[in-house]
Amino acid sequence: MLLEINDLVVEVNGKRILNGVDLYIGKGETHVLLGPNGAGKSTLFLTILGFPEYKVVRGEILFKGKDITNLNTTERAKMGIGVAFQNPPAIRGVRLIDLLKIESGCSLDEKLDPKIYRFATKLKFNKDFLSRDVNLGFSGGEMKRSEILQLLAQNPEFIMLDEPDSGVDIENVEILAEMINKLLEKDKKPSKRKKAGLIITHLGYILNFVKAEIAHVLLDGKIVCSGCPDEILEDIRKEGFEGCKKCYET
Ligand SMILES: Nc1ncnc2c1ncn2[C@@H]1O[C@H](COP(=O)(O)OP(=O)(O)OP(=O)(O)O)[C@@H](O)[C@H]1O
Repeated sequence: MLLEINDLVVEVNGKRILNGVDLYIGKGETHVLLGPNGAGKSTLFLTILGFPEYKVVRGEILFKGKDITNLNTTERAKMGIGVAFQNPPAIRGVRLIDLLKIESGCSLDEKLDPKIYRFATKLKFNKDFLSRDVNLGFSGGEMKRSEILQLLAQNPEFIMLDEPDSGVDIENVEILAEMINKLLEKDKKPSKRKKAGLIITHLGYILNFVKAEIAHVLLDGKIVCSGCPDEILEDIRKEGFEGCKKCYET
């Protein structure tokens, strides 16, 4: 198992947000996290990343068999956990190219790996763009592509994507999806893949391009249903999350 979460209870500012989450993700798997606004999806991501304001009051998170519940975010990132944020912050004074160098493990006076330049070109970024401050004045689509480029530079084993397709036009979704498939090693046979992913999506559009094996529905901080993404999405489209709630309660 690459990621194992047992009975995770999390509070933010004294408010309970996650209420006993169990989640198991093996190498080669891509999982989807569905749930209404405010269910706790981003909270789960930020807790897996180890953001200090997300207090684990019960349960544990294991990554590659090691208990990481008390590790800080840098240690977790070094172990191979990466994320593309829904709304990443602008970082004035830090150029994207320098962040990419750090994320790919080289020093600022070294040249950026030509492979990362090739990924940047694929994602429609030129050298001038890479010299801009991170996310400062980036369009919504540029921000999403920049997040994926940073993940390609970091090359993590476990990849979390928070709504990678929201606000992205069709042409750019296809480019993003191609790079996400690369990150998740979808070109390899499942048994040969070393990576895994967890994708938050509201409408499931990205799943037309990035195949996922399992979807989970998070309601009020608890996973209430897991199964085939297409089937679960179809039910949600028909009956909304109210349908999930009723199904769970009966
Ligand atoms: N730092 C914080 N301080 C206070 N409340 C917070 C904080 N972070 C999250 N919350 C609350 O936790 C709840 C879950 O938020 P979260 O962002 O995890 O939901 P979500 O499922 O990702 O929602 P969405 O689909 O709208 O992005 C919300 O009620 C939110 O206001």
